[in-house]
Amino acid sequence: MPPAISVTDLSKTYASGFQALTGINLEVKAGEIFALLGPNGAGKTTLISVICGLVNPTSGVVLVDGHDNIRDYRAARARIGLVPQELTNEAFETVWNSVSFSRGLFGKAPDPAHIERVLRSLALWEKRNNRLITLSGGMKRRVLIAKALSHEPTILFLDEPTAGVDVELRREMWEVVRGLRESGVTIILTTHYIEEAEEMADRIGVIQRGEIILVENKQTLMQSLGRKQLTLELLEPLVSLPNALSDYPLTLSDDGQALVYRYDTQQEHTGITGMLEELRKAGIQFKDLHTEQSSLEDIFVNLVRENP
Ligand SMILES: Nc1ncnc2c1ncn2[C@@H]1O[C@H](COP(=O)(O)OP(=O)(O)OP(=O)(O)O)[C@@H](O)[C@H]1O
Repeated sequence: MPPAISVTDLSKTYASGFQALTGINLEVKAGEIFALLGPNGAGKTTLISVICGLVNPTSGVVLVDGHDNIRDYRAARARIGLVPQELTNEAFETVWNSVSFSRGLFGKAPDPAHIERVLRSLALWEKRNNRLITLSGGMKRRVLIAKALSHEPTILFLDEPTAGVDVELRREMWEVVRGLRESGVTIILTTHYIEEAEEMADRIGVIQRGEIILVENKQTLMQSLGRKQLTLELLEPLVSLPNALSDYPLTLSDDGQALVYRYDTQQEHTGITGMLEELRKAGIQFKDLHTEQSSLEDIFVNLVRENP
C-alpha cells in the first residue's frame, strides 16, 4: 500500500517573494492520525493547501495515495476531503442538500445510501431536513465534516478542527475523528492545541518557519524527550545532601525543604527504590511526595526554542 501522502522536496515561494515552505519531505501513512503542529505563520495552511491542490508548489512533488497531485489531479483530489477552519455553510440550505451538493461538486453520481451513512455516523441523521442556520455550532462543524466526506475520500484534512470551540465540543470532535479513523480514513489535522495532538495523534510533525523540524511517533516523542521528576517534601530541612546519596541525580531545594529526583521515563530502572532505601538508611523522612511528567507542550516549546 502506498503512503496516504508523500511529499518530496516541496518548496513554496509566494508571488510576494515570501518563501513559506522550504524543502519539505513528509510521508503520512494510510490509516493514521497525523498532527501537524507549528506556531502561527509556520506554513501549516500553505502545506495543506499545496497537498490538496489549492496552491501550486514552486518545486517538489506531492503524491496522494500514489497519484501525483498535479499530473493526475483528478485521482488525487477524489481521495481528499478538506474540512476548512471557518464555518462556511449555506445558512438556508438543509443538511441533506448541502452534503449531497458537495458530492456533486466532485462529479460523483448521487448516492443517497452513502450520504445517509455519513450523516448517521456524524449523528446528523435526525437533523437532515433542518436548515443549517438552525443548528448548533457543534452540528455545523459536523456538517462540514459530512460535506468533506460526501465524495468518499480516504484522506481527511482537518484545519484547526477545534479552534475557538468549548471544551465539551472539543471532546465531541475528538470522538468523531477517532470514529472516522476506525472506519479506515487517514486523518491529517493541524492544531494550535498541543493537548489535541497529545490526545489524538499517532504521529506528530512539527513545522517551523516553513521547515519540518521533526516527525515522530507521539509515544516515542513523549518518552524520548520527556522527563519525569519526583519531589520529596522533607519532614526536617537538610543543610546538604548526605554522602551516601551523592551517586543519585538528586538536588536539594534552596530552602532545604525538598529533594528533587530527575529520571528518564525511558529507563526501565529509575533508581527510585534504591534512592528511597538510602534515604531511609540515612534517617531522612519525608511528609509528602509527587511526580511531574513533561507534557507534549513542554517538549514542543523546547523544540521551537532550540530551532529559532
Ligand atoms: N497568499 C500569500 N501570499 C504571500 N504570503 C502568504 C500567502 N499566504 C500565506 N502567506 C505567508 O506564508 C506564511 C505561512 O502562512 P500559513 O497560513 O501557511 O501559516 P500557518 O502555519 O497556517 O499559520 P496559522 O497558524 O497562523 O494559521 C505566513 O508568513 C503568511 O503570511
